[in-house]
Amino acid sequence: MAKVDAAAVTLGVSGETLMENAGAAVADIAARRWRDARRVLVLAGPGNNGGDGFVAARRLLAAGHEVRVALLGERAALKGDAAGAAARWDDGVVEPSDAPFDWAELVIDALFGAGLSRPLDGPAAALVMAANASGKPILAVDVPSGLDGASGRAVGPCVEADVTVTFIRRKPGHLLLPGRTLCGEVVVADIGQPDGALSAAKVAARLNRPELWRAAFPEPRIDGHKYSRGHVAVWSGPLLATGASRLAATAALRAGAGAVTLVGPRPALKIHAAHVTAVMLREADQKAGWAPFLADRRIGTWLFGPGAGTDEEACGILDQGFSAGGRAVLDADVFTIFGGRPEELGAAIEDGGCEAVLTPHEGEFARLMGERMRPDASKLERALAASALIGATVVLKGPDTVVATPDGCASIADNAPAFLATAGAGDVLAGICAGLLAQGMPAFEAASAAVWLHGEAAREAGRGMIADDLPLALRSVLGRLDDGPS
Ligand SMILES: NC(=O)C1=CN([C@@H]2O[C@H](COP(=O)(O)OP(=O)(O)OC[C@H]3O[C@@H](n4cnc5c(N)ncnc54)[C@H](O)[C@@H]3O)[C@@H](O)[C@H]2O)[C@@H](O)CC1
Ligand SMILES: [K+]
Repeated sequence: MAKVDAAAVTLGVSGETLMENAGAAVADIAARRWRDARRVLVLAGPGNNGGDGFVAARRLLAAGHEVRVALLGERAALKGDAAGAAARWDDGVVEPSDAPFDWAELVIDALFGAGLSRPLDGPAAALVMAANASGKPILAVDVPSGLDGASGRAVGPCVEADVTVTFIRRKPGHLLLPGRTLCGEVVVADIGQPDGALSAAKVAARLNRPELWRAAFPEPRIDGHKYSRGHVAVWSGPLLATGASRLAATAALRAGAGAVTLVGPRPALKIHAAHVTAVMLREADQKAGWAPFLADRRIGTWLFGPGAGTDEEACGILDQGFSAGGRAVLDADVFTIFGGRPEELGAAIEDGGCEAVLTPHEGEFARLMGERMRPDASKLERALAASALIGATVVLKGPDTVVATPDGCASIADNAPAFLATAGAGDVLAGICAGLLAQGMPAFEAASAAVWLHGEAAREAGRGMIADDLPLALRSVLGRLDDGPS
């Protein structure tokens, strides 16, 4: 954002104007969201975030509110645009220790924004803790103070906001946990930045919404047939572990793959046969495994991992997948098989000429990556680093699922309900992803769409849902996708 701000200035919009617009947006949202709040306490910090606070204070006062400003640091020490904004605040300021929380009906947190450079301590930490303890509604400017907007981390004390007003675009920290829960509702305000200013910055990640991938979403063609809509082969778990692969296979079919086949040993197929109808079954020869089946040229996509096991036989089947090439979704037991050996997983994918999507949750990710990640790396950075290292699209699952590609594209999802964290849900996600890949959707778009659809299907199924409910719930989600803007 510093680059965008600098570009805006070069393009003729001054920092002062940007700050005035930022403060105005804060004042406007404060007045609209808390109509009955007459007494507003602004907590202003030593940088430009504090400058936004002074602008908001002046505007709220002019609109008839009673306003007090508690300033962290010396008024004379303010610099640049913040000094200018403070100079246009005609009233005095109070010491942080005298901040009148009891008096206030609304607290505006303008202590620290993008310039936070270390965990809060001393008077800043005390002020943040007092704000949280006050029980008063808090409107945060840009990010709740104490939150790192790039990572979503709060190492020290952090404001717990009800609403956060940020400028121009969301930052990763508004979406990644715990940041998302500390922000409350996030409102994005334009501050009059010129059009060209945004191109000064590299986009770190995009919010996972249909707009991101809708144009690449497969549309069934009237002259198509089931094989032109893609055929997914799913490796079945053994006799007593068939559920996971069956969930994945069913989900792949619901996601629109033309055909899905569960491949595995006969005893396991007998269990599947009692459950599935549209999903096909194919026995894997004890010696030849599923290699002959994958060699069938109509099978472009295979899925391995859910319930697969980690024994020698499972490893052999996985190797056969790599050798077959094509598009692969790798989940669950793959991350145990390649635990601590991500480079070897990358080599296997590359040697096979596969295009792979990996779908680990945090535990599986840690198992796979071993000690390779910087301990302070954000979830976004970790997913991107793993993706680049392995040469595959990585779906790092959780309430803030990140999809990352080796060339640096990323999406962050925020639509999964808490109750989606349930047994088997991950298998369904892997299946949806395979179903979309089989239809030719590019990996980043397919993975991002799968994550979003999965979250929406859970919302659709509602509380009390189990993984078995998700594939069916996809029907209405997909139906709505057809109605919405493309
Ligand atoms: N032109 C711009 O750059 C614009 C910036 N805007 C606002 O400016 C903010 C960024 O301003 P700044 O870059 O000045 O940064 P901040 O205002 O977030 O904070 C920087 C100040 O805090 C101090 N500081 C950092 N971490 C600290 C800690 N842990 N304990 C104590 N002091 C600490 C720094 O020494 C510096 O004085 C944005 O978040 C946004 O609110 C908006 O006004 C829009 C325009
Ligand atoms: K803030």
